[in-house]
Order: sequence, then C-alpha cells, then structure tokens
Amino acid sequence: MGKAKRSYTADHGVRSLNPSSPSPARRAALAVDALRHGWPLRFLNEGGEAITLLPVETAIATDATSGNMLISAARAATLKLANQIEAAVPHAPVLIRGGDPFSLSEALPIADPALDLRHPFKGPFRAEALDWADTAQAALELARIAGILPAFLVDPDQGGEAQELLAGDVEARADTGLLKIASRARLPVHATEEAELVAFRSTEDMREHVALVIGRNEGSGTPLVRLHSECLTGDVLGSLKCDCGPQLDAALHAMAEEAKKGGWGVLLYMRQEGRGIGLINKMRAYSLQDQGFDTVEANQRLGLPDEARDFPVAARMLGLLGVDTIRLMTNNPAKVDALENAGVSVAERVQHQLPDNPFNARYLATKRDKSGHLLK
Ligand SMILES: Nc1nc2c(ncn2[C@@H]2O[C@H](COP(=O)(O)OP(=O)(O)OP(=O)(O)O)[C@@H](O)[C@H]2O)c(=O)[nH]1
Ligand SMILES: [Zn+2]
Repeated sequence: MGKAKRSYTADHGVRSLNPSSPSPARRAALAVDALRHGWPLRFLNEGGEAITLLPVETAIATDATSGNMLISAARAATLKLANQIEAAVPHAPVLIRGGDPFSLSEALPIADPALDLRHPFKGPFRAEALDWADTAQAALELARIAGILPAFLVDPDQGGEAQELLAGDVEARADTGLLKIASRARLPVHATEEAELVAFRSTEDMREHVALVIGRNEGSGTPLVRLHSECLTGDVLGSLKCDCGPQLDAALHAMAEEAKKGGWGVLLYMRQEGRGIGLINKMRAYSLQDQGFDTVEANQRLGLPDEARDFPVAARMLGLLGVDTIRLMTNNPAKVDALENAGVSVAERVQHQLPDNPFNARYLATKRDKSGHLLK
C-alpha cells in the first residue's frame, strides 16, 4: 500500500475550530443534518489540520471530484483492496485512489454494493495508508446515523460549504439523559382497549420513540416487556421476509392477556429501523439478500454493523416509565445483555418465537446460527 500524499489547498490548511463554534453535541447534530442534506463535513483534528469529506450518496455539489475516496473495509474487500485483517472489522475505514479523480457518478457504484450487478466493472483502484483513522471512523459512524452509504470523497474540489466538527464530537450524541416524556394519551388498540401511548422526545435525536403501556401499573408485579425495533416493511406492509409483524402482534396480545390477569406490559417501539442502519440501507441489504447474501453478510457488505441499535435509549424509556425490572420477550440473548448493561434488570427472558414462512426461514436460521438467537 502506498502512503497517501495529502495536499492542502488554502481552504484545507492548518487552523483550529472557531472559539464561538457550537458545543460538541450540537456540532454532531449539525453534521448528521449536513450529511442528510448532502453537505460536506470538515473535520479539524488536534493538530489543527482539516479534512473535508463529501458524502457520496447525498452530495448536492454535482461537479465535485476527488483523487481519494473513503469507504468501508468490507467494501474495499469486495473491490479486492483490503487485506483480511482490515476486512475483519467490516465497518472500519479504508482510503482508496483511482487512476483519475472520482466524480460523484463514478463514486456511487463504488460506494454501493447493491449496484454491483448493474455496474460490474470498476477500477483499478489502490488502497492508501490512512493516517487520520479516528476522523475516518467518526465519518463512517455519522453516515450510519444519517442512514446513508458509508462513503465519502476526500478533500473534494468544488464540494461546497462544509460543516465543521471534531472527530470526538460523535460521542457527545450518547447522552440519553435528554430523552423526556413529551406526551401521553389513551390508545385503544386491536389487542386491548386498556392501553396508553407514551411518546418520547430528545433534543439529541429527531426520532420519536413510543411506548404502549397495556394494563395498569398499580403494584401489579414485573411487567412483560417487548423491545420492538421499527420495521416499516414488516410492521406496516406485512413483509414476509422477517418475523417483525407477527412478533409485534403476538407481543401486544400476550400483554393484553397479562393485563386481564391483573398484570401489565410495556411495548417499546424504537425508531431504529433495520437494527439501526435506517430504511434505505435496509433496502440495500434486502437487494444484496436477493443476490444470495444472508442478513448479517448483507449489512457487513454495506460496511455497516449488523447490530447498530441504541439500547441505552430503551433503558432510559423504561426508567422514565418507572420500570427497573422486566420480563423481556425475546429470543435474542444479546438484547438481554444490552439492557442489563444499560441498567435494566431482566428477571426473565420470555421466548418469543413465531412460526416461520418460506420467505423468512433463512433469515431466522441466520439469526440462530450467526447472531446467537435461541430459536428452535
Ligand atoms: N439490517 C437489517 N435489518 C433487518 C432485517 N430484517 C429485519 N431487520 C430489522 O431488525 C429489527 C427487528 O429485530 P427484532 O425483532 O428486535 O429482533 P432481534 O433483536 O433480532 O430478536 P428478537 O427480540 O428475538 O425478535 C427491525 O428494526 C427490522 O427492521 C435485515 O435483513 N437486515
Ligand atoms: Zn422486520
């Protein structure tokens, strides 16, 4: 691998963050917003050096070009550019260079493995040493949070006005203490008339999570809890590719039964689509699954973690509802561990397995064989 030669234009020269710049949390929020809008990010590192990264998927500066692209190790591996050690962490960053500068239209098929069948011939490229790995890792994580492809043009020409931040700002997003109950109202549902919807809001996160509380918490014991992650395809459209819809329905009915017996239940509906990679990246994963990859491989091929959910937020929601001990409906021991690590006591794991169908059998088998789900 050759050493990257970075040239700094006047715009990318040595400088430090403006002292009147917003707080780290605010810079991180503005960065996510910038990625959604297709604006570049300008990372300032401790040495005061700047690196500008333009998101390949959303960029609005259509004339932008760059000699270098930042992609995931997994993507680099499929382009035969990363060695096995790098590809062992599929969402680690890799810097690549082509013969000519990349335009955005050339960069997109390099970024998106779901386009490989339509764009089979790419390259040649070579990987270069990356001496700003923390910055690169932060950029890929922000892309994941923004729900876009983890790929950037590096120090592009004509990339447009950039949003400034530091690599460490990403960690400032982890503060779940800002989540509050915003509103609550009675919500009779199919499963039971005895339900209340509680909506949560955080100034740190645009996603509005909700909890459906079934029955009454009047010292009526440890609640039955289901942590359900949003699945638009399964929950709303009745997709057969996963088990989310039937699991949601069965959980609500189990809680309704519990309430009839004097107990109660809480359904946490977390707006963390696709286990935290977002709807559009999940659709890309589905497209890769149609090419033969399983659910874990598909996420990894996209350069995204196969589990990117934020469980401390769920713990915080339970805390705001006054719940510290639960009986958790899940087949996923990692979910139990994640909630325990976030301070929730899981008194019991309640099996939550629904019948499979020809379309989701492989998905469920992969959960069992690769993700450690306790499925029969
Ligand atoms: N990335 C990705 N996400 C998926 C896929 N299929 C379903 N999902 C998402 O997975 C989430 C549902 O996971 P859960 O039902 O909470 O499942 P779990 O944690 O694996 O285990 P259980 O609690 O046992 O159901 C939802 O956010 C879905 O959108 C897929 O193939 N790829
Ligand atoms: Zn689903």
